[in-house]
Amino acid sequence: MVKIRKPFLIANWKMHKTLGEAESFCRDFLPRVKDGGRVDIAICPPFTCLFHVKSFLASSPVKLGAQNMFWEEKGAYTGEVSPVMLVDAGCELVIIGHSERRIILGETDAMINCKVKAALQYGLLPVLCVGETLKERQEKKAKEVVRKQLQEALEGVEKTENLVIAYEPVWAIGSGLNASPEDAEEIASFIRGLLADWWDREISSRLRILYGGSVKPENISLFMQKENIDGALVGGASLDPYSFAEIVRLSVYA
Ligand SMILES: O=C[C@H](O)COP(=O)(O)O
Repeated sequence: MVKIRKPFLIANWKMHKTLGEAESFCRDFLPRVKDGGRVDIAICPPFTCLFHVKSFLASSPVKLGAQNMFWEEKGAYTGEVSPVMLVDAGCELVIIGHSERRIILGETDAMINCKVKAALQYGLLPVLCVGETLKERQEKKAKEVVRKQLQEALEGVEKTENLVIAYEPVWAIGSGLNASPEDAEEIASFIRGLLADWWDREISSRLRILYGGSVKPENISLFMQKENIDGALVGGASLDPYSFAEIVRLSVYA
């Protein structure tokens, strides 16, 4: 199958890696992904490693991303990091609305909406995460949940191609239990349909929709073979440079 959309593989390191560990990853990983022509790759380290990792990416096709941000430019927001600071550190993208932030840190759809708007305003590519819990899936509410999350996150957002959606069923994250490629494709196709209805079919057909949840070298090809899945947001398996490089390689040839 020939897809018009370029695969996008994003490493989300979550709260892992010191400066030394990040450096060691870059030294092992970057020589393995020199050809950036056929795939987009990004690494999202913790805030403390952003600037250091950027110094290794200078001559590589790999983009730098952050895992979160606040929506204001500056001010009395102790502990927060602004979009301007992320751009200053060399970021091109930012993960927004990850389920760990929604569930553990109480992030709401309204906050996520502010973050999506701020990312777009400051020239960062938002990687908007949506996905249902196990209970919601068992109650057959997955589509309803994803629709609500998307609708509220995109409230008042002008139609744009500068957006990536990551479908991450909560029960598949870090559990070793990935969604079946068929289930992931069903939701990815549903998301594309919603965006076609809300914005337009042309833009929707160009937006990249990623799958996330226990992606590893053993299963990436199965997801990439699906029509509406354009890449992956990878947690655990992105911590190892060889494993993430293999995921990148296999995503191109699926
Ligand atoms: O952001 C990444 C996702 O939460 C997936 O994490 P995981 O690959 O460890 O399941």
